[in-house]
Amino acid sequence: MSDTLRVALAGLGTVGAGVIRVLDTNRDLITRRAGRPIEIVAVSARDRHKDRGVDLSRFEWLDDTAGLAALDADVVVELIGGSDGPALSLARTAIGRGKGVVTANKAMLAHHGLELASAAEAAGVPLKFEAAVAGGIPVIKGLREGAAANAIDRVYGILNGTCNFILSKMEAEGRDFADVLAEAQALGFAEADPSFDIDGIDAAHKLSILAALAFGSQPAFADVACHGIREVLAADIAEAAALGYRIRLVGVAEANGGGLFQRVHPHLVPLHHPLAHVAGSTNAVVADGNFVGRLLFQGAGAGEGPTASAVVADLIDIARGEFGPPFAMPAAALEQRPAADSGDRRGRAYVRFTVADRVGVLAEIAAAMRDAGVSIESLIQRGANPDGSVRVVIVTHDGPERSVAQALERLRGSQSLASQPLWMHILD
Ligand SMILES: NC(=O)C1=CN([C@@H]2O[C@H](COP(=O)(O)OP(=O)(O)OC[C@H]3O[C@@H](n4cnc5c(N)ncnc54)[C@H](O)[C@@H]3O)[C@@H](O)[C@H]2O)C=CC1
Ligand SMILES: N[C@@H](CC=O)C(=O)O
Ligand code: NA
Repeated sequence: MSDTLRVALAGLGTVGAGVIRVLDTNRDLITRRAGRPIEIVAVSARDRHKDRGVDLSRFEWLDDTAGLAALDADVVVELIGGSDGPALSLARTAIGRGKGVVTANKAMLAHHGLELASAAEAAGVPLKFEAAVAGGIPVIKGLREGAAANAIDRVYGILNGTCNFILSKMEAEGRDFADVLAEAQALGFAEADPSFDIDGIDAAHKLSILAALAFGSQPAFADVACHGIREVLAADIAEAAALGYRIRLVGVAEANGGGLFQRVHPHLVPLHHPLAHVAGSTNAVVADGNFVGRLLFQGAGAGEGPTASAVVADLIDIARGEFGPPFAMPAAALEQRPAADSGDRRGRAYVRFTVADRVGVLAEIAAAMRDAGVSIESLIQRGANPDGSVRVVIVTHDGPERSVAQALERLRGSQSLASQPLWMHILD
């Protein structure tokens, strides 16, 4: 082990610049904890001349990010983003050349985590990604190390800071979706393409990584059923509040027999549940272990400082020589599990319809529910919207999800519906 851990850094945006600031600010403490200095030796990004508020003159600059893998460095830190392209080729090449990789790139890990983990294990180098899930919260470490003795049957939580920021601002200030999204982007939470956040894809990337760690399964992003928050209206937030709930985008992964159920969806969270009180860009993850019981990890899920803190924590582990199989067990031991059918799950549901204000509409909805065997707990009809349509909210009793799906399928295309119904699950 050389005296200094030499780091090549790709990407100098929110997180990359943050890593330089963390290493500069806490240099002495980090050196003592790591047992040796951690030094950035070279950096690369798109724009050499952009002011990032950090002094880059002390580092070698490479215009071509790919060149970082060829330098005399121990670790490449990939903070470019994107599931494929330059991020993936840099990670592959760095591992191929015997260098460790630290990344915050959940998209790359969700799509290529198995391949990269296998390659890193074969090369005997670290692949670490604490920043990729729930930013600064040590949830990867928590599941991979702290909970390693436990069988986990469910892991779930709030995994996207941008969506949580938007939902909690809409809730507190009654503001519009688009207005709040712009604020989240300005704060550096949002992905380069914010549709990854608001359509639930970013949370799905993270959920697939958590599921792999929790269940010893291969990351299976394609099996995550994913629905974001675009259709959630301020009116739904108010309706949920009146019923005693808050709306949160929740990712849930559950072992189901030999299969694995994974879903990201807006949920109604009861006020007594800790997730209902997670506001702003905060994330929270709950894992149920068979010996440790319920674990709750909560903290800043996005933004410069928290995310950079997680990247540097990985570097400190590497400097100490502490690393093992990236997904907690050898990649070859990770099981390939079939996706479990959501229709087999039970639960309560909130379904909001926007309907034409005319005779027989309520009867049509109620008949579709009755015929599919859905038991209705409450039905609320609100007065006419400015366009003359009416909002109808149904809360169901506990029952199979298949039945709600059948009722909505039966109503599909009905002239009575002014738009697609919004179905949200109620977290138990
Ligand atoms: N911003 C956040 O709160 C969090 C971000 N992440 C992840 O961290 C990674 C970086 O995110 P941010 O710093 O927010 O992104 P950013 O957009 O602020 O910065 C990206 C950096 O990569 C550089 N870059 C992009 N494409 C490049 C290319 N083809 N060649 C060379 N350089 C290139 C850009 O010049 C920029 O310096 C992403 O994978 C993101 O998903 C993870 C957790 C939280
Ligand atoms: N865009 C992400 C950033 C962190 O992973 C989010 O909003 O959570
Ligand atoms: Na984390």
